[in-house]
Amino acid sequence: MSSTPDAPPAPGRLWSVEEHLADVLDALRPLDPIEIGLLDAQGCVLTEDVTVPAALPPFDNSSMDGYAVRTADVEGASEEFPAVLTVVGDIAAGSGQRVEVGPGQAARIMTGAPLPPGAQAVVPVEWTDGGSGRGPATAMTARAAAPEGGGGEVRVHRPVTAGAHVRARGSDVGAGALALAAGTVLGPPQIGLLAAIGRATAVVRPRPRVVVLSTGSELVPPGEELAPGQIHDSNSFVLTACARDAGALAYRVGAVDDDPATLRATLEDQLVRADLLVTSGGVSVGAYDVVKEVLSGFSGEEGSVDFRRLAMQPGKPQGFGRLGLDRVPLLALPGNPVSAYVSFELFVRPAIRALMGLDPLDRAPVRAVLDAPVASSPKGRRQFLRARYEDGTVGVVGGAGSHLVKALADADALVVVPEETTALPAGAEVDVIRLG
Ligand SMILES: Nc1nc2c(c(=O)[nH]1)N[C@H]1C(S)=C(S)[C@@H](COP(=O)(O)OP(=O)(O)OC[C@H]3O[C@@H](n4cnc5c(N)ncnc54)[C@H](O)[C@@H]3O)O[C@H]1N2
Ligand code: MOO
Repeated sequence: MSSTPDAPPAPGRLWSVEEHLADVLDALRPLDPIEIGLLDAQGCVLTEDVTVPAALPPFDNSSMDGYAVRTADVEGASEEFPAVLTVVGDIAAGSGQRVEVGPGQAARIMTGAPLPPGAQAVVPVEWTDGGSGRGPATAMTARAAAPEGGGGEVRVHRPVTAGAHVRARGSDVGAGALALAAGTVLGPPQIGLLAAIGRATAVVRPRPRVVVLSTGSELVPPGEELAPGQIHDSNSFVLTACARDAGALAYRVGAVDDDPATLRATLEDQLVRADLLVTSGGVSVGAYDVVKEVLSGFSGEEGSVDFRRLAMQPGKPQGFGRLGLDRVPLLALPGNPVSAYVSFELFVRPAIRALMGLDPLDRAPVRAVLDAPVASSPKGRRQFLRARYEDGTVGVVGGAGSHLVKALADADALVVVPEETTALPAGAEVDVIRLG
């Protein structure tokens, strides 16, 4: 998937996979940025530089449950000769109340609580008697069970140096520093950082709204009984799931009958909520292939869609164009279930990523060794065989038929058989596209 064609293929000639993909991507621009809530921004590209408004952490705080002390008071302390300090209070995380630690004093302090004035370090509770007078403690007693724990005396069994068990203000990141640069993809840690610095929203390229509609009068939604000649609509489900997986906000429209007026009306209805339309079925040469029939007739303000044949199997018949005044891109995929799926992965996934401002091609093929021969592959068409990949070896599952949804569900990869290759021996090295 590397070369970019200068001009579309001559009429009648098969388009290569690269030519079709380049035609689609050339027509797409990333969506305009919007400001959205952090969790809605997950997986999106940030379009602003975000700076840190206030230091993180915002104050010196304890990294351990223990006692805030003055280092001079615990110098030389040991279990045999503990430093005995007067406990002047409790400091819980979140408490704004500040006790001051004077000479000979300690404050019981919890992880995350602000270091009190006067103290220079924290002694973990395990290095003290926890105020019990009975040797090393393993934990503090819960405040509810022993409210007196914030008073009395504590025996400290080890010395600490200044700053021990203290997380200094700004030690994570300083005020004014760059938190995240424009162009960053917001994964969970980046969303966490934005929240930590107090940002509730981010300016990002939004997820494209992708409307998926399948076509075919034979289609019945899953859950309903089949009459003779009918089948369940699986494409609208797999394509909607694929669109979500690629990062889109996907809307599944139920199957549309093979009726030109219905299809036209449905497309017009759906245009208003779509950044990208995906259809399945109705693009080959049959008498009821209404997607091709209706969309081939579009012109002027309606937009236009070009139908072409690709040098690939499955996925030969494809349509691409733009609809309506807003020129919403539309990819018309073939109806055979495997063809629709493979076409999505090769063309629609990159299109969604391009609209999000992401690198369109995130799945560079890996090289793998075939575990068994491929007996035949159509000359002049790049074949994508369903397969399972493990540790550099790949095995084809099921046949080449583009109706084989069980084998597709068993697969986790596609073996790429080049256009001019008509058979491959076991042990041959092939390109593999890993799925999921
Ligand atoms: N004479 C020719 N016939 C066909 C050619 C050709 O070149 N000459 N190409 C074949 C190829 S390759 C493909 S791929 C298909 C594409 O056909 P369409 O895009 O027009 O798809 P349909 O005819 O609507 O459906 C094909 C097949 O898939 C089933 N289907 C459709 N939609 C769904 C769905 N949502 N869920 C499950 N299954 C679906 C449909 O029932 C058909 O069996 O054309 C070949 N024919
Ligand atoms: O090319 Mo069709 O997409 O083989 O089944």
